[in-house]
Amino acid sequence: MIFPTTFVTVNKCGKPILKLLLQLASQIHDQTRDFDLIITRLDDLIALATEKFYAFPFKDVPPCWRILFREASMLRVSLGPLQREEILDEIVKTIDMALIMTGPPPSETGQAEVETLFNLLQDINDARSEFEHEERPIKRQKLGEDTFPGTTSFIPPVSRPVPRMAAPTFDQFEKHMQHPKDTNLGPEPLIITDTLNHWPARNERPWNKPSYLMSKTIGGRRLVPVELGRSYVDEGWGQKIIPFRAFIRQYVLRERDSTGLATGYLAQHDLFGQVPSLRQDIAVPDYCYTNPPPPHPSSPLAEKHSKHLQLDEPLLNAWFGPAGTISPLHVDPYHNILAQVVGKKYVRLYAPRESEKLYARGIEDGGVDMENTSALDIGVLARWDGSDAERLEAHEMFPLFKDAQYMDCILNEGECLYIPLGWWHYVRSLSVSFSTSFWWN
Ligand SMILES: O=C(O)CCC(=O)C(=O)O
Ligand SMILES: [Fe+2]
Repeated sequence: MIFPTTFVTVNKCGKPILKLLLQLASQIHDQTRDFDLIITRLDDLIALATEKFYAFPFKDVPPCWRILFREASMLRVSLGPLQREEILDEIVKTIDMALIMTGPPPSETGQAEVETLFNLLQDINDARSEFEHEERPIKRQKLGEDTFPGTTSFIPPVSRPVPRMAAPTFDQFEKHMQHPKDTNLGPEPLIITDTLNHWPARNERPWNKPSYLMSKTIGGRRLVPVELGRSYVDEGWGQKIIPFRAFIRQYVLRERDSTGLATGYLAQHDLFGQVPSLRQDIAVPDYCYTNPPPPHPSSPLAEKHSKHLQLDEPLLNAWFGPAGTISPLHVDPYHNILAQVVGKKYVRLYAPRESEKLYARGIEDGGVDMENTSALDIGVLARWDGSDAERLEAHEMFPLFKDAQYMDCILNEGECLYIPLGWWHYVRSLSVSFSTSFWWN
């Protein structure tokens, strides 16, 4: 079904395009339709919309082309017989591409339709796996028992540890935020232990098993956006959208044929909006419903934050990747509970009042706003990465950095880190790692 708001938007692509879309939509249920011709025409529309994704920076792609892409893709999948393997691949790919490029359908009915369709595809996949299970029991059993390798990479020393507290109550946590030790500093970071023990993701729905994650993503067919390269500020950094199965095999498990591949990181992605069954494996910590104090005045994002970006509900993101992923030093306009579900990470944190010494990037070539990201490479400055020459050069370029005070920690599996709004953070995974962040304000 096509909604009236869709007409209005798609009309901006041009009347003939809207007319063609409506014609195709009406022919779908017509028994005498020319199946191949409808498919060809829908593919034409999808190709036309796809061109626009390359013609503009992603955020500037006009809504009419995004909506055209989504509607044509949805019609395209509603035509397919769902039983054949390659068709299953193709359908999942088409809808996921539309979801990732254009966001979830705007109406609740639209969202419910997409969810029903994915549930159906999941059932078809599960029925097939059952059959394969009878055919090839050994292989399946082996996969089911595997967990991600526990190997860790180099572990940076911790010099100014973030304090730990075991499962504080809501009131204790609110007190930590509202009444900091140093009132000039505002709330400080805190590691919260023992609150994730009952999450299904750490028990009967284990995120540390590749086979479990595959089973929830239609056999690993669901598409995910992956950041490629050491860190998003490095040259040659890029992004691609690939099936979850390929991401796990090539970038997380680094199975054969993966040598030479860059580090891949499924970073800051609303995986739980996209795959609701994974959302059921976790819970928003109660701490995200406490009332935070107003932002610290020296926070670069304080002003921005107080005017815009008010959230009604916590914002969830998935961060999943191998050892060695790096999120460069940056600051977010939210308070954050970063929950470590699988593996461990090193995190270094700088208070808002250190901002002057951290060299925010500002607006870069091409108008990209990098105000929330530091020009510093903590790995190089701390001697963990790069050469001595690079480190000396960095210290020369950023002379104030040596006086910046920080806190740091190893965030272990099952722990949460509270990152107060305005605190700069650098995050480095030390093993295969799956974290979820909960941003709120
Ligand atoms: O875990 C990471 O790599 C970065 C997490 C982060 O920056 C955040 O949750 O705001
Ligand atoms: Fe962040």
